[in-house]
Amino acid sequence: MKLADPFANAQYIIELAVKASQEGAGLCVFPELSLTGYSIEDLRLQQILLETTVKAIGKICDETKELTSVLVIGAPIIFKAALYNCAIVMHKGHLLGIVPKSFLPNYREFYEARQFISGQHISQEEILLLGQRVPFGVDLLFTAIDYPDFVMGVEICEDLWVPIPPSSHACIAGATVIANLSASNITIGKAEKRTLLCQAQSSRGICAYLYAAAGQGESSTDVAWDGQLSIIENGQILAQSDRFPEGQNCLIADIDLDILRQERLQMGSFHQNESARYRYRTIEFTLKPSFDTFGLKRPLERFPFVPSDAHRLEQDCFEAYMIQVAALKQRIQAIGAKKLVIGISGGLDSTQALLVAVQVADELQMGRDAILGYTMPGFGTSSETKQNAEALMETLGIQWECLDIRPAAEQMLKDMKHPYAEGQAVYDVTFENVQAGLRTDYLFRLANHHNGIVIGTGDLSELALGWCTYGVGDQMSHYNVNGGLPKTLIQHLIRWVIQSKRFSDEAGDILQRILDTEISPELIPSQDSKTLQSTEQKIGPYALQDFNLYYILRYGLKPSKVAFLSYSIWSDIQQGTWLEGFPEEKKKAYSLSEIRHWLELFLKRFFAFSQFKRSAMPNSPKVSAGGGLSPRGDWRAPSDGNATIWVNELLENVPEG
Ligand SMILES: Nc1ncnc2c1ncn2[C@@H]1O[C@H](COP(=O)(O)OP(=O)(O)OC[C@H]2O[C@@H]([n+]3cccc(C(=O)O)c3)[C@H](O)[C@@H]2O)[C@@H](O)[C@H]1O
Ligand SMILES: Nc1ncnc2c1ncn2[C@@H]1O[C@H](COP(=O)(O)OP(=O)(O)OP(=O)(O)O)[C@@H](O)[C@H]1O
Ligand SMILES: NC(=O)CC[C@H](N)C(=O)O
Repeated sequence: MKLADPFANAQYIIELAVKASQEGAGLCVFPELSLTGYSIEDLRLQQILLETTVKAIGKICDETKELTSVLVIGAPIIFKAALYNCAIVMHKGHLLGIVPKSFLPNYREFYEARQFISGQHISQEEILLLGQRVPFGVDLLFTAIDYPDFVMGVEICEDLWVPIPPSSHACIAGATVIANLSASNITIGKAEKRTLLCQAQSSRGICAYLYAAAGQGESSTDVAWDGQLSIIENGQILAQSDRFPEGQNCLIADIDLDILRQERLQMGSFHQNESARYRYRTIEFTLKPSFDTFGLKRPLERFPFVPSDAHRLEQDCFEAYMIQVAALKQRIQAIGAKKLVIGISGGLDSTQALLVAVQVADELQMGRDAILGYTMPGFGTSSETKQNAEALMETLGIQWECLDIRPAAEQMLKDMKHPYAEGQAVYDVTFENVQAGLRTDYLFRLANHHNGIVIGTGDLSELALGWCTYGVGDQMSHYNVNGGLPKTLIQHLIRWVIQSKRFSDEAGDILQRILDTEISPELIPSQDSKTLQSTEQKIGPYALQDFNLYYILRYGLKPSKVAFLSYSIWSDIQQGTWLEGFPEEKKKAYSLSEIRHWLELFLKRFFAFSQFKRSAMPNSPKVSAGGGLSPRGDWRAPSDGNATIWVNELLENVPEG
């Protein structure tokens, strides 16, 4: 940027606009007064500067006719003999509208009211500029008719710093994207405050917030500039530039307008917050991009329920664990239960439930012998999981027993005249559910017997897929501590418990062995003490199924979009960031056909099959902002639904491979 030299700045703007357009940008936002420089003070009132500025706007229009991007640049503009600090919105050579700044800083190092007039009351006006009649005012929204979710509002620097920024009204009126042209000199700590404001405004407005602050070239007369650029979506930082950069700086990120729309659809209170501030004018344009796709330019989590940022993850793990503990504590205290009864399999879910129960027993000073753990080997139980279960219970100091369910199961199968009882190797769903059912039967009767409650272990991923045995089975309990936790988070929570050394080193070793064991219900007999039944081979990798669950439950996205996002992060092991400490040998990539196949299975199980199991699920605390599946909470749906439109949409729009 060059002070008071509009043509030089027009040239910089054109170069950056071309570059951003080539990278697929649909919108380019430049800093406040980017055509003249912000820090020129009284030079703003010089006639030649103002006339040259208008000509420079004309030059930009002429030289950006072929670009896809909407451009928003800053310039001083005269309207009815008063000077306004404005954002000029242009597209393909046309001036779409001009928005004046509402709130002029005139305190401490700022003196804007010396040259500018506030535009906060200007609406329904037009201005003649470069032979065009251009809408002028703070009542303008810019909508792409070919991308109707792209509705842009504009504000200028200080506008964001007041109690009710103009963008609050714009968002309520429909803006999904807010451009902020800023010239914010830097003082220590200020960058953090700007980010905080942008994050808060984008969260409240459920919008994308594009913040572009002036940098190199602005005057050093008693202040300095850092050129902060931020792209924030509903509170999440999508991209943030280096500060104090050398030369021109450019920041690009994809905004997900689907996610913003879905979020607003869900949050009815957003729409209750009516605003009669302006009668907004909608300026329509056709974006008509000259390109197809440039791939995805936004951060994407492989495990959306498990953040890759180490600090966030630490906090999430602590909160998840404490939510489970707090919920179970409340239930125990309220009903005065004396014992906690749990079936311990040596698998992940019952391990997590046991860790929570131990914490509760400790906090309530019940003594660990208030926890009654039962390991109940059946026909498919491997010696490894049984040993892990027993060792875990022993080292945690709970009261435990081994209760062999095979004689009872054999009796039941015989009474039922099941072919297995006649010596046939028939391992069907009845054979499986007899075992799951008997375990639950024992646990409930033991709870009666010992004045306790049965702690449920089924997790959110299993609830999504209906991967549990209904009623007389692991679907039922007196209180389920895991119903809000997806499998990928449980896996990480156990890793976190090991790392944070909450329990003894010996417990840590056992937990590690449990983590390393293949996930299996172990209901079918194994030939060589090695388990034959792999859950993930049957219902898909939990990594993919939790990804699918997150975008379908939390955002209600279309299957093809979920597949696209999944492919964007899961197709290549090098993409994105893996969780810190994630085992190398478990890092996997999935092909498009695998992603499509497992998503199809997810859709069928989630929409058509499993709701009846959720409709009758026991109480369980919601844990993740990613959503819960309680029929009394986040997810209400018919128990006799079907998956037709979801499956068709997937199969029609996602190629097989
Ligand atoms: N909409 C609906 N409303 C009312 N009832 C409905 C129904 N849809 C099916 N049903 C009935 O429900 C029954 C089927 O459901 P259900 O009895 O639960 O049985 P089902 O879902 O068919 O089988 C349970 C599956 O879960 C697996 N499992 C069980 C336990 C633990 C784990 C684990 O790894 O954690 C896995 C097990 O391997 C098995 O494949 C049938 O009798 C069917 O007729
Ligand atoms: N051998 C077993 N002994 C005691 N309880 C069991 C046994 N097998 C299953 N259960 C009970 O049934 C629940 C569901 O069994 P399942 O094997 O599906 O889960 P898990 O082993 O705890 O965890 P995961 O599903 O992650 O392997 C368990 O959480 C546990 O409470
Ligand atoms: N140009 C402006 O409006 C600057 C004022 C604003 N409070 C800032 O320092 O970022």
